[in-house]
Amino acid sequence: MATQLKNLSDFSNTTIPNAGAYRFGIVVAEWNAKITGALYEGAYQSLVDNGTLEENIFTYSVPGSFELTTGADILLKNKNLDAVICLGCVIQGETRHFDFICNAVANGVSNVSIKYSKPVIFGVLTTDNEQQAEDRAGGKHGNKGVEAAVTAIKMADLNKQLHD
Ligand SMILES: Nc1c(NC[C@H](O)[C@H](O)[C@H](O)CO)[nH]c(=O)[nH]c1=O
Ligand SMILES: CC(=O)[C@@H](O)COP(=O)(O)O
Repeated sequence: MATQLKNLSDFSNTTIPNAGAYRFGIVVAEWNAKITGALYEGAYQSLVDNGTLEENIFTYSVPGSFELTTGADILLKNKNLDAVICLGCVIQGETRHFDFICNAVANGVSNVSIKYSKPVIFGVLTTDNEQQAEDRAGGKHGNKGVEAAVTAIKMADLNKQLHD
């Protein structure tokens, strides 16, 4: 598979805008906390490494990935933010519950982004097993949290360029 051949968080060949002017929300699901914690560390450090002031990063947790949509909505309703990053990890179980959560949060995150005309980033791992999740949360396939942070910076910058 193509995924096996690349680090999904390799941004060495892309230009990342300076994020010094931007304010970011991060909503983190508590389910699979070891994984989501690693995603969060990657996202937070990436924001800071690209110029975000630590006082401009607003972090909140929610019980599970299904609640990420509501968490992003609450943040955008109550705080002046340039983008929100949603971090979660959904691992396939024995039933179709996985499908319903993944579809709900993917669609929900998109809907909240459109509702507020603000970037809401889908930083949610949806994996068959824990190993796949570990590989994408700081393992051999990079860190989806880093990818989500870079995406948030780029989209916040795009929004600012076209808004001004
Ligand atoms: N199984 C996983 C869940 N399940 C919980 C849901 O996200 C939700 O909190 C519950 O259905 C109540 O609304 N959440 C994850 O983030 N990851 C999972 O693997
Ligand atoms: C993916 C999930 O929702 C997790 O709770 C596993 O659920 P189940 O084994 O009941 O499908």
